[in-house]
Amino acid sequence: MASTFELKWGILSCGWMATVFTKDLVLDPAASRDVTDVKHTVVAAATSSDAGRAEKFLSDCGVPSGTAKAYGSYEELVNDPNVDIVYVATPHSHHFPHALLALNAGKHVLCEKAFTVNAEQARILIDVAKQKNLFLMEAVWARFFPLSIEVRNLVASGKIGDVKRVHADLSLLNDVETAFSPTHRMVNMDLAGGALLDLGVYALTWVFQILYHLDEDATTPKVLSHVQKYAGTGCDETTTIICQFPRATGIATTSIRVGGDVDGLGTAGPAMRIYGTKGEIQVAHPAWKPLKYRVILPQEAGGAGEWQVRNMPDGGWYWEADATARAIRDGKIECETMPWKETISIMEVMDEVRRQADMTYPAAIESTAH
Ligand SMILES: NC(=O)C1=CN([C@@H]2O[C@H](COP(=O)(O)OP(=O)(O)OC[C@H]3O[C@@H](n4cnc5c(N)ncnc54)[C@H](OP(=O)(O)O)[C@@H]3O)[C@@H](O)[C@H]2O)C=CC1
Ligand SMILES: O=C1OC[C@@H](O)[C@H](O)[C@H]1O
Repeated sequence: MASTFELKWGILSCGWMATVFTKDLVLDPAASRDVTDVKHTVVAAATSSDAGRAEKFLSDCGVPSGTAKAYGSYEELVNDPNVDIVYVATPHSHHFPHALLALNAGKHVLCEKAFTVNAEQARILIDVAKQKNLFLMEAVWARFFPLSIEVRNLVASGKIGDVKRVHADLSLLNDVETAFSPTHRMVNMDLAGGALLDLGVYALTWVFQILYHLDEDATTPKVLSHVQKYAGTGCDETTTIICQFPRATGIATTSIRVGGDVDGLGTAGPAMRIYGTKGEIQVAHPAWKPLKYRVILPQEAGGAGEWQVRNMPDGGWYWEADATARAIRDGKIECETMPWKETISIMEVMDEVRRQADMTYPAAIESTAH
């Protein structure tokens, strides 16, 4: 029987996202998802300043007592010789310095979305990973779901003909003024807040994982965009992006003010629509974790298919963790499901949207000094 590859994780920061990701890491891969070739061990976690909070985090996440170190600084975490890979789960504004810290300490890195604040920061991280021969990936979990793979395969099979247009939305109904204090990471410009980097990146993911792959020598699409700003902080609130690829058009929309699924029942219809010359694929809201899709063909070719439901127990972040482990096991420093070129291209699109809207983040977080 083939051996199981073990990947030892260090968790950098102990907030909401770090918690749900770590809870997925401690699940038994065989029992939770029938995976036996890789497994994950959480060997350390750190908060920025309080080892006691890291200790509580480990316990809350179900990491067996005494099996992981708790640190009160990120420096200690990245220098722990037992850690193979560092998972970065701080706000977008801090991904660049924290991923760099881990790479410079010789650790592989899985870094939350949005990968960085701007494309130049992404290029620098990738250059460092290449120089040091270390794995580096943007943690876009939505790409790794079985549902996403099925949809990409259906498109590649020609089932809906040549794809000419993709419309993808991730919009969440909020009374922004009361939902988020001005310091909250969703709206705080010091933390690269706003719809674009937090939610828009998912809409762009659906556009890109279909349209960027229609051409072998894909480059960043031309962009036409419009941004409505949140008066409270100046971040983007409702943003529309038209991406012009050589043979197709992507329309990505996002909002933290209006909703794409207002009643939570799907009444609004699918959040993602992939339009081909022979049919359409619809994928249900939310773009970050859709649980069903269907194919619609003309009546004479079969009409509308049943919704294909792909429920995901627990979080579902384990799929990207498994892909990370397999890549590292196989000596790869880049994962083909979330290639560096595509991360940079999506960052370039978001840079261009901000340029067109005259929207910059504070210089301290746009910085590329390293
Ligand atoms: N893939 C997914 O499904 C999701 C991804 N995310 C991504 O995860 C990241 C973190 O999101 P989330 O967990 O909600 O964020 P939190 O607001 O919970 O913050 C995460 C951690 O970042 C550190 N932090 C918080 N505020 C600041 C600050 N002002 N300055 C410096 N560090 C700070 C803290 O680290 P410490 O504990 O060390 O003090 C905190 O625990 C974001 O990039 C987000 O886009 C978020 C939700 C879902
Ligand atoms: O990635 C995310 O998915 C869930 C959202 O609530 C969150 O804001 C975002 O960061």
